[in-house]
Amino acid sequence: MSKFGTLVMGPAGAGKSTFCTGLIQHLQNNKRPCFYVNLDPAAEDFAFEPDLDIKDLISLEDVMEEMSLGPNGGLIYCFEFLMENLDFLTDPLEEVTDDYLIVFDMPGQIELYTHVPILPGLVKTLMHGSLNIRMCAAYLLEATFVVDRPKFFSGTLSAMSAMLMLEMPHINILSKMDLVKGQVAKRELKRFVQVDADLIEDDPSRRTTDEEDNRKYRDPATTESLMSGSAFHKLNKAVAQLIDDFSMVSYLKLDVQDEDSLNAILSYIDDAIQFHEAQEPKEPKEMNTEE
Ligand SMILES: Nc1nc2c(ncn2[C@@H]2O[C@H](COP(=O)(O)OP(=O)(O)OP(=O)(O)O)[C@@H](O)[C@H]2O)c(=O)[nH]1
Repeated sequence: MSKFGTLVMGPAGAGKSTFCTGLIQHLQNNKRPCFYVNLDPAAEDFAFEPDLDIKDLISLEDVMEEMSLGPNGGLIYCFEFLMENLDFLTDPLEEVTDDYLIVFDMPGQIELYTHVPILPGLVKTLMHGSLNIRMCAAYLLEATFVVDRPKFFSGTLSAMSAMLMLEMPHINILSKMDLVKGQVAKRELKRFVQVDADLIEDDPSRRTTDEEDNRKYRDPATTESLMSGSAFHKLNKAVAQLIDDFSMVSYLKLDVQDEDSLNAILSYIDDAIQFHEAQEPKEPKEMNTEE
């Protein structure tokens, strides 16, 4: 048997800690043991005290003060420090038995999921080192993003960026579903859950027509011509179409107050982990060298 874990990621304020709290409560209600790891060196006020807290190793506040770094530079420093002191993480995790789900609560700085190469190293340690934890990423995006369609697609690209960077089983989650109100919004949501490229095309908030855009784009005299030109709309459309064509991203809906929603997400996490386990390459057979 292997250990199991989920890495809870997403932009700042997406609801990661609230989801971790809901998930832990749900696991407790169902008598499933859980090991809660906080990897956000700036996090405070936990509903459940973490079993392991990066702040016992290093805190963002201290780093910013002592190293005169800003919040983003400070966070990178904290993770580099963690990578140099991996025993802090790996020793307690070695002790966790196979029946536990290990929940990793991650920071919200988006660069961690897009281009800073620290997380892939961390994931490698967790999944492929002696710990051999079977992992699933849970990437949260706020459901309220759906009111701004380019923002939604841009958030979706950040989810894809995490998928590309981490190369691990991955589920995407629309959080804060309780904030999506009204029948129309709920009906529309289907097109975001199974990402539909036409959302960009029939965006009601688009103020200019293509014709107006084209005129502006051809006029080199204004910055606006570049910022709102149809070239950008075409780019948005092409990116949305790419996501749609390859069915690369779909979302699960999360309402932390709703046990069924938590249960469904937990099932997906379990399935993703097991699917990954089933896909693991087998040990290569010994070659017959006699022939
Ligand atoms: N209405 C509503 N609010 C939520 C929900 N989840 C989180 N929030 C609120 O959103 C804010 C951010 O939630 P957190 O859980 O701290 O988000 P986070 O992603 O951990 O934030 P960072 O660690 O700062 O990146 C808080 O004010 C929460 O109360 C939800 O499902 N519904």
